[in-house]
Amino acid sequence: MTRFCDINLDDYCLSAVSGFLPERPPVERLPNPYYDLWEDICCDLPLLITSERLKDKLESLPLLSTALLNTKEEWRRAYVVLSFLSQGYIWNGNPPRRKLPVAIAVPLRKVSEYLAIQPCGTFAAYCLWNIGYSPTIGNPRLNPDDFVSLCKFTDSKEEEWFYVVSVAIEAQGGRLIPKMLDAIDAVEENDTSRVRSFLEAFVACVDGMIITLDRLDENLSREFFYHRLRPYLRGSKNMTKSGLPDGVFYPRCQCGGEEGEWLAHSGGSNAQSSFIQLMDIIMGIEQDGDFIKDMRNYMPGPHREFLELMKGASNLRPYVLSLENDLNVRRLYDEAILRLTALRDCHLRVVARYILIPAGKDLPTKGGHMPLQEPGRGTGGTDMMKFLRTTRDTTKSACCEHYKGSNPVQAASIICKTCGPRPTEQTAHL
Ligand code: HEM
Ligand SMILES: N[C@@H](CC(=O)c1ccccc1NC=O)C(=O)O
Repeated sequence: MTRFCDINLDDYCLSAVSGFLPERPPVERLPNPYYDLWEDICCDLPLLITSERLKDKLESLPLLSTALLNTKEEWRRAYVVLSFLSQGYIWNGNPPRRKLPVAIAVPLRKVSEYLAIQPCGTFAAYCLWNIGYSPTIGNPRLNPDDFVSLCKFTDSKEEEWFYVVSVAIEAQGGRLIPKMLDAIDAVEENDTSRVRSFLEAFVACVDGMIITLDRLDENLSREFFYHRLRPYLRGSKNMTKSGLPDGVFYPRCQCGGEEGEWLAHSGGSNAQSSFIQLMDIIMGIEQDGDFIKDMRNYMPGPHREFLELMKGASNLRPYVLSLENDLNVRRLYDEAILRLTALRDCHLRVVARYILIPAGKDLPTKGGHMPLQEPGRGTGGTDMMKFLRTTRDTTKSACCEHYKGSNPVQAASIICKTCGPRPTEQTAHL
């Protein structure tokens, strides 16, 4: 019988220490000077964007080969750089630019094919592979301050904070992966004490994630997020009203003709975080609809394969349901489910604060961007509040017992600035 804890995580580009984040620090600059042309533009991206000179720079860029990329880390770095340049090129114009320069489109598609990921701005491009590890801080790196972001659209600490908060959440989750694998084995072996210890670790992990999510406002204002950064995170799918009715054209040759493809992609989103989807899979929560599944196509190929493997292996929920008389395990499982519900509840409030409130104010858009004409849509393209409420409610309904009217945040007794104070009667009703 396969023991899941014996899986070689490396086969899935995963680490027992950092999860879906790379264990070794990402390449901060492609070492071969041949790629200086890309790197120099990326380094100057904030200035080229504010001075509106990015277009000319990229349209006169020669087409470089990907043949001189060596390690996996170099391919990832190339992907990050080209994703930022493509997003900058498209959205640093009003209306947005509908055709990518060949010198971006061709290598971006090559590196994306190599990494089995979509050729656009993704969670991997902005977060997973766009981080620097401070050499003074060893593993585990779990706080936003333990990371820096490498590429940025603006010269602002606020943009960096937006990325590193997600990265820290991902890092905290990563450490749970070996325990998740052990829990699958523990269920096979009917070892309830190991199952309980996994569920306790899960609860503690999600508590930490909520506290970190709640730190977004330490260094990120809603005006900056909504008006300065978010326009560059947009996708090209269902964006007719924002000026991209057919998506974006990726030319295949320098002839300037019609050879190439129109491609439409969802924008970057944390829905593309493999760890968050993994939590649902391990807990046996089935999110409805195609969006979450489609987001797997925006993850790096090996991570997507790992999720598929875990989907086939997920056994915790039927096991807990079968333990009809083991109230200890059942309540602990429910506590874990309610923590995940609380995470999604806090996230809903983040979305209200960073999108709904600024969208409601009639502020002039800085930088002359075309306003998003559908303020209710996320960069991923969802009808966001409806979608996010559904994922939260589906999570909560996975509880074994019924908690009538209980507020998941209170049930989870989280100290959360957005969601209110810690209740006095912690989890007494569970
Ligand atoms: C300013 C910060 C953030 C905003 C405005 C925001 C907004 C959104 C929106 C609008 C969606 C809907 C999908 C789409 O159409 O794009 C979404 C999805 C999602 N976001 Fe965020 N998000 C933020 C930060 C985060 C962070 C730090 C996390 C990390 C836990 C996160 C986790 C998720 C998840 C997991 C989903 C998928 C839905 C689900 O699984 O429930 N978001 N986000
Ligand atoms: N879906 C979000 C954006 C978002 O969540 C996101 C976009 C790019 C990289 C990371 C993201 N998520 C959280 O850090 C929005 O609609 O603004």
